[in-house]
Amino acid sequence: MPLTGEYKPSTSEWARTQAEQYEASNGAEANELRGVPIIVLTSVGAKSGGLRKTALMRVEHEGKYLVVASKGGAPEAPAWYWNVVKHAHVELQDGAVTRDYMARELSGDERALWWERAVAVWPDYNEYQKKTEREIAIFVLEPF
Ligand SMILES: C[C@H](OP(=O)(O)OC[C@@H](O)[C@@H](O)[C@@H](O)Cn1c2nc(=O)[nH]c(=O)c-2cc2ccc(O)cc21)C(=O)N[C@@H](CCC(=O)N[C@@H](CCC(=O)O)C(=O)O)C(=O)O
Repeated sequence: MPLTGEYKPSTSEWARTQAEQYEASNGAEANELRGVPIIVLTSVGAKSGGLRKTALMRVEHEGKYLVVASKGGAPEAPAWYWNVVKHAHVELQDGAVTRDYMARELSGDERALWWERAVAVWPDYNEYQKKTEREIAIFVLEPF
């Protein structure tokens, strides 16, 4: 059941452009960051209720995805983090395929396992974690 609602573009020009170009090209363009594949997450705004589209690194394992609320190691979590906390039903576009997922925030051993998978794709996540006091939140997205 696809998400419904009004699309609300990001205020970040860089991120908005990448998400919109990726979506418009069915994942054929704007689909990498420094040669590493990305995906686009659609979440429901925690305050606005609008649809937010966010480009994120592609971390996938056996049909499940991981999204990492790193925001480059900024002190505060990205806004989309609060969306996913409030509305676990998200959509993820990987290339030309968009599917529904339920997001679940990870902790403990499961978090450690998935964190390693994320760092294997994008080693900078370790650098981001060193830059901030907050433990960078990660969610596993499971198809339903
Ligand atoms: C710029 C800001 O975006 P943000 O949700 O804070 O997310 C910041 C970044 O994570 C986001 O720009 C990512 O796309 C950056 N980014 C990555 N960010 C990551 O955190 N992790 C990644 O792996 C990642 C990879 C990546 C790859 C390519 C690329 O182009 C960008 C990448 C934004 O859009 N703010 C909106 C509000 C967004 C929002 O969702 N608001 C909610 C309220 C949220 C709340 O309750 O606070 C609502 O609509 O109700 C605004 O200012 O209007």
